[in-house]
Amino acid sequence: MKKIPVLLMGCGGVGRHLLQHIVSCRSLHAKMGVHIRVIGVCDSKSLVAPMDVLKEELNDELLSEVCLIKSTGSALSKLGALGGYRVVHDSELSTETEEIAKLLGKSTGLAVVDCSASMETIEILMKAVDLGCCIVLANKKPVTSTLEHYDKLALHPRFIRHESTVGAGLPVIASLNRIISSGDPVHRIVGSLSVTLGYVMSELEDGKPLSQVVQAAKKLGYTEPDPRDDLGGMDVARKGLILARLLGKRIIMDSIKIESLYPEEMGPGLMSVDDFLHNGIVKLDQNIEERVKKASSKGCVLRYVCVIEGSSVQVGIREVSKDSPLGRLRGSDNIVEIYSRCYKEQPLVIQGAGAGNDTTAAGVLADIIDLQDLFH
Ligand SMILES: NC(=O)C1=CN([C@@H]2O[C@H](COP(=O)(O)OP(=O)(O)OC[C@H]3O[C@@H](n4cnc5c(N)ncnc54)[C@H](OP(=O)(O)O)[C@@H]3O)[C@@H](O)[C@H]2O)C=CC1
Ligand SMILES: N[C@@H](CC=O)C(=O)O
Repeated sequence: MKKIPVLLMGCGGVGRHLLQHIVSCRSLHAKMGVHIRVIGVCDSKSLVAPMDVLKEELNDELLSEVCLIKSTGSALSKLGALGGYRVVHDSELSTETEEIAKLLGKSTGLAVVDCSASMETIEILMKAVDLGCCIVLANKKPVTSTLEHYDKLALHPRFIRHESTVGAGLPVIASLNRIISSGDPVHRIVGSLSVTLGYVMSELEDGKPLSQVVQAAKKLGYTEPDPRDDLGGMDVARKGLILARLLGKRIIMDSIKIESLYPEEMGPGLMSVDDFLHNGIVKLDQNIEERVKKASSKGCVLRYVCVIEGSSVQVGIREVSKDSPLGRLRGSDNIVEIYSRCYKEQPLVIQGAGAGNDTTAAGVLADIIDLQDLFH
């Protein structure tokens, strides 16, 4: 049986679903001759690991307990007394993670899986790469950081998987990589890459207020932990940057033109998430309602679109025909159109659910399984 040791950073909606998928796929994976050995789970403050990461793993009972604890909003450190594991806190967290990566990285292989939404994991990921580990990301921040960070993470392309960073479970990156490696030059990518904004725009068409629709999107698990990451266009810009960098474009976030749906005075430094959701966003209802009506009078709908062409990436609201593929998009679907030499007149189109904890975690799991040939 091929064993894939996994260290999971981040145990929120996506991380918990990942652990649940790992447990529920045990017999499927056994038939495939693979076993995922979870040797560590971290939240923002603690790491839970077996006493001996070389020989032991966190068993399925403990993983279910971890999911239960985290779903109530408690810290990992509140884990009950099932025994057979240790909990490491705060200042020791990164040292211990590095130790684990040293022990397992080059000897048996280790997949360090980032399901956090944090910038702080970048440092650990950099070290993990140096120590021969594989990296799997749902977190977009490490691959949209500086070019220096990106170059290091992407140094061994077979050792990094981040399909879920764009389109969750959709095979956007896999498809793009196949086109790139066949030497087919990609000229243009156009897409609706945000489930939150896709959902918001299609619900606005039905006359619902922005404030109500954003609350619903948050409850459905579509938004980032801070929905302003979605509404400000930053989440789409990150996805655009990831795709552009895959195409070999040496660009940074600052060079992307981003249209925000909220004004600067409602930004994260000036308003808490709760205040924004309960008091700030209602002030935006009227303006967007007027834009929707104006577009409708021309037979159009509003869509938040990402366009990658030449060395430019632009993200913002566009009026598109109701009858176009973008205009027909509903609910939680993303759509990505890739134009290349082979897909010149008719683009390659990838469409389907582009977010949600279940789908995103499924994408992460498929990435982990895809690493199996790199492990003993
Ligand atoms: N939901 C979706 O549809 C999609 C999500 N993604 C990405 O998946 C990631 C996870 O999203 P989601 O699960 O919704 O986020 P959550 O906010 O629900 O969970 C984030 C988790 O990360 C933990 N965390 C924070 N900082 C650190 C750190 N430094 N080290 C380790 N763990 C840390 C948090 O700990 P604590 O519990 O202590 O706060 C929490 O457990 C995000 O980057 C998101 O962009 C990508 C595609 C789709
Ligand atoms: N918040 C994101 C989730 C996936 O990346 C979105 O709305 O698309």
